[in-house]
Amino acid sequence: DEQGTVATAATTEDTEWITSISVGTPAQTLPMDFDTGSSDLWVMGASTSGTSGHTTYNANTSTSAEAMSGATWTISYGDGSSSSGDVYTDVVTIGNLTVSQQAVEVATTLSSEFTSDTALSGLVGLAMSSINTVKPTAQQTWFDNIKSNLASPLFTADLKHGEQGSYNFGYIDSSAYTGSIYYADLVTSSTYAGFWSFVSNGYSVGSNTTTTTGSTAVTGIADTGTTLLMLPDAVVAAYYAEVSSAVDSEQEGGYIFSCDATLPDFTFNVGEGSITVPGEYLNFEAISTGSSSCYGGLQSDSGIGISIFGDVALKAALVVFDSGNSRLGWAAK
Ligand SMILES: O=C(CNCCc1c[nH]c2ccccc12)Nc1scc(-c2ccccc2)c1C(=O)NCc1ccccc1
Repeated sequence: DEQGTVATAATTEDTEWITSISVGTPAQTLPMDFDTGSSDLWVMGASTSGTSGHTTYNANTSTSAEAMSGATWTISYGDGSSSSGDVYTDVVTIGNLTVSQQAVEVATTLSSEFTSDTALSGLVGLAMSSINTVKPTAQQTWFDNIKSNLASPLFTADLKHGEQGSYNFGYIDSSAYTGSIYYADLVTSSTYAGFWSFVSNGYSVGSNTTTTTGSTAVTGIADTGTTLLMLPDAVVAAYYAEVSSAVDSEQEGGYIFSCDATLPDFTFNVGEGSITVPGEYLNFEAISTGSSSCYGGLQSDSGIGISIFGDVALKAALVVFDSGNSRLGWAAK
């Protein structure tokens, strides 16, 4: 009945959280982005072009690495980034928890979003194994491989605004949240199959003074790999209606506003409760260095087809990814 915890640290502007894992024998330590919005564990390879400045994985120096002959993978994301390559199995330890034959997907091609992001060596996919991209045989995520050894078949994400957070496996740290954990069952419809998906049946904008509430039901995913909170147009418009300087900028590809604007909180319902994202989390960053216009942390999901509760929302909560009960839990902290 194992349990494990691993620290995670935010990069500048809370764009991503980096967590170290160990791969191979002897252990190679790799800074990775834990991603509950995808299901491939992939790493930059020592011989991959464009990886100068990155820590990379070298299967040739790991005595426990084995090539998975004939296996390949390829993945692309909504920002146009992509990666692809071949597959090994090797020992992967996260926290103090070890999977001995984890599929480790080694990138041989990488788009510029990744070659330019020297903070990370790859991603640890923590969504469902059903959307793993390895062919001819989809591979299990690290969590699915370790799950049966855990005290409870769940993990939690505790991302924090501009400071170190943590991922826990197999247990819920009762000191990591306040009040109750509000649960919502995973959505099983095909669009959301494979993701940590839930329905939020209402929202409100602002704190106790002026609050506008909406009954729009939002079906979205809890996605540590996506930076922003991306919701339906109607919800986003209702939010920025409360920000006098806000405009939906074609040029910037989303809502911008004056950097000195006081932003209202955004509250969304989960199960019997709700989670409030403080207004300050919804000012993502200046549109360019020194600009007095800032880009919103809440943007429209139009064109995606699903809503995404990314890091901007996740860092306001302790989030429980409860595989055993096929549900998602949210608690204030
Ligand atoms: O892929 C993930 C989680 N891994 C991201 C890893 C990653 C992608 N660049 C990275 C760069 C650095 C580190 C990790 C990543 N989530 C999902 S579910 C549906 C979509 C989607 C589908 C179609 C259209 C739009 C979104 C995405 C998506 O593309 N998010 C990223 C994004 C979403 C919007 C805008 C930008 C990025």
